[in-house]
Amino acid sequence: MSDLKIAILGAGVIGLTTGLELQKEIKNANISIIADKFFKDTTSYVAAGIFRPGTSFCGRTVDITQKWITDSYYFWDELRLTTEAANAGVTQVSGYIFSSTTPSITRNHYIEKLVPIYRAATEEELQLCPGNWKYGSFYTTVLTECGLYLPWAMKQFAKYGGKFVDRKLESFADLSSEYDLIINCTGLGAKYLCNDHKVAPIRGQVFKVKAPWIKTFFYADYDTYVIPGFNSVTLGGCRQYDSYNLNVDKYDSLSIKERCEAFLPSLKGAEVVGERVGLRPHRDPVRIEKEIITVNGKRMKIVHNYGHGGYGVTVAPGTSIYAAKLAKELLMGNSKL
Ligand SMILES: Cc1cc2nc3c(=O)[nH]c(=O)nc-3n(C[C@H](O)[C@H](O)[C@H](O)COP(=O)(O)OP(=O)(O)OC[C@H]3O[C@@H](n4cnc5c(N)ncnc54)[C@H](O)[C@@H]3O)c2cc1C
Repeated sequence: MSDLKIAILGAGVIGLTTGLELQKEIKNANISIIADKFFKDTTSYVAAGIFRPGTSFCGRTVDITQKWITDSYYFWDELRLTTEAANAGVTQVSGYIFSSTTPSITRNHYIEKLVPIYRAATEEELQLCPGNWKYGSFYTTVLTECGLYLPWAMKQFAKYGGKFVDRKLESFADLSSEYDLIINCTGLGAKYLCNDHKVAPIRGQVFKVKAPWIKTFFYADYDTYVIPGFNSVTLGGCRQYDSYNLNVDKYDSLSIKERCEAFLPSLKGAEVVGERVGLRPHRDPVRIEKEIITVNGKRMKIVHNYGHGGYGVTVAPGTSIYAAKLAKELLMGNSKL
């Protein structure tokens, strides 16, 4: 080990994936992940984990955004083909997106040439579920279940010498003299840590049910979705901008249940194994960039990697690869590297 010290702030899917990428990019550094919430207490744990970048997701340019998405897809798909896939919670899934009103639902310029199958739904397929479905697409993609991926990534990070610190930071000044570089993967926490008013929560709520007969994912109008995972099926959902409510809302529960069961009647009576709420850390554009700040007369090197909104699991690898490269650039010239 060199005496180069790096802190990654955040232990959600972004912080952990950045940790793994940084271990590949910068050998022999002392890397710690510092966070006040781990595993089940993170937003990442709530995600259904489907690889589906929204067409509104964006970085600074279309080209860089497409690169992050492409790198991410290959990262997940390659992991899926290893013997670690089940431990890491990565699998392949296929399914439908239907809409009664929105023709553009059939296209997703980010992934239609990336995933193995992406096509318009046939007339017959539009009749699969009750409802007046006029438009739709069918595609095959990957799914990463964070209930499995987060502990797997923590174990991998520790295996290669990474350390974890349970600590809440009030400001970057808390760390100023301890680390050569900080990577900020604090999601919604960046709103306060960076005083960044572009960051806002988009609240989501889901059911987890036992319904092993559901093998295909479905999306429909009003943020309705049914997504089979490893141990349960996720039923959603909602997108409530600027809501900080982390409690299960009974009216959301009723609405989600009614919409999902109307869409897929076979879900009626499925055993409910949990209800979860998460605040998607939205920022337009997502912030992945270098910054050097001065704190108490000392220069601090920071790479920001936050604001992935509803697509953090999807793009965690690509954005983390990019953040790790920026970290290396910032450390160029550091004699400890
Ligand atoms: C209902 C729902 C469904 C979703 N489904 C999908 C999906 O299917 N596909 C997809 O790609 N995405 C999905 N998402 C989005 C995804 O969950 C997020 O984009 C992702 O979890 C963001 O990860 P993160 O690591 O940035 O944030 P988090 O998981 O919230 O982690 C933030 C970390 O930063 C730490 N932190 C913050 N502030 C501080 C501080 N001051 N001091 C110390 N530590 C701090 C926290 O403790 C935590 O460890 C969904 C989200 C929700 C809510």
